[in-house]
Amino acid sequence: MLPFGRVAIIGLGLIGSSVARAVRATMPTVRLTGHDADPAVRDTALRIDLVDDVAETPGAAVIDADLVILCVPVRAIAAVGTEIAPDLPAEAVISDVGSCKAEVARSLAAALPDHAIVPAHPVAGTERSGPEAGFATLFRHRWCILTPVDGTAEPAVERVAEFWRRLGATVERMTPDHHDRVLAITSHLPHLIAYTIVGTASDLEQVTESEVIKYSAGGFRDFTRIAASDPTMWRDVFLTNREAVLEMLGRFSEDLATLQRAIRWGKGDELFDLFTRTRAVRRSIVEQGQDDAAADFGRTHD
Ligand SMILES: NC(=O)C1=CN([C@@H]2O[C@H](COP(=O)(O)OP(=O)(O)OC[C@H]3O[C@@H](n4cnc5c(N)ncnc54)[C@H](O)[C@@H]3O)[C@@H](O)[C@H]2O)C=CC1
Ligand SMILES: O=C(O)C(=O)Cc1ccc(O)cc1
Repeated sequence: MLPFGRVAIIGLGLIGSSVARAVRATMPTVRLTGHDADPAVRDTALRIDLVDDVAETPGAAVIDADLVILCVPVRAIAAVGTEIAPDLPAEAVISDVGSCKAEVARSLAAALPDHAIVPAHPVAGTERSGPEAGFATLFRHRWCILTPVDGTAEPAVERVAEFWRRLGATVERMTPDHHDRVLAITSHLPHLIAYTIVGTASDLEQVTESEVIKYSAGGFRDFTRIAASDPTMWRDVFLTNREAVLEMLGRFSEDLATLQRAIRWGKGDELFDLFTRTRAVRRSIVEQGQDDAAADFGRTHD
């Protein structure tokens, strides 16, 4: 049996539109409604036939939903919760896809105290945004982390888990705080580093007159992809997951200073030992089939 029959998606960008496409592909009988605050996005959603109904207001989108998924930037999630509250059916389950969870879960629970809330984070995405950037296989062979708080009705959690499994994801559960510390180091800090290095190189460009672009090698190009990620989304992630990001940034800065000293004092052994350890990390990821190439292969070839 399908976990949900009437799904409302608020926010029809990369992730919202990917959820819509994946639902259409894997659960075609589900009735899909959608809403986006941006009228141009609503027009695009209509033109590309993303959902069965594009609603003019968030309330109209959720009025007979049994699952509502909030796919908006994290600092907009609680406000949307407040907006939909008067129109939400009592038995509807509320979820989201935000990249950080503790603050979002707290504010969403405050906005909707009488509803089952099952926060989720599909750890899958790209640097692109908007309704036309989404694709149905985005979540296949990817993790989706659920962070329900103690006391959430277990059947609601299990239905959301089954929903994501049907979209192809592997579901894990974590506490919101643990999620935010893990993602701070594995996702948020790497984005911050990419934004920094591309910003520094772009400042240097005035000095070197475009040699930065001309000779950009593979490593720098990879950073530019990440640094092209949506500014609104990432501003919200850093301001919301502030504590965990600052903690990881502190550790990172210390380790960077250690490397700086090793280079200054010619400590080749220290550099060699670190680079050997990090190479082993990469090799173990590849062996577990979790590198992007392997996951992309899985998404396009099975
Ligand atoms: N981009 C990525 O790779 C991933 C993003 N996420 C999370 O997914 C969420 C959405 O991100 P994307 O889809 O990438 O962004 P996006 O920029 O592609 O789409 C967000 C959409 O939300 C709409 N929106 C903003 N405020 C709204 C409001 N108050 N009411 C209704 N619509 C509103 C925007 O108009 C936009 O169309 C974010 O919380 C992000 O942290 C999670 C996993 C991966
Ligand atoms: O594009 C990339 O490399 C990503 O890292 C995508 C991504 C961005 C944010 C998330 O919360 C999860 C995945």
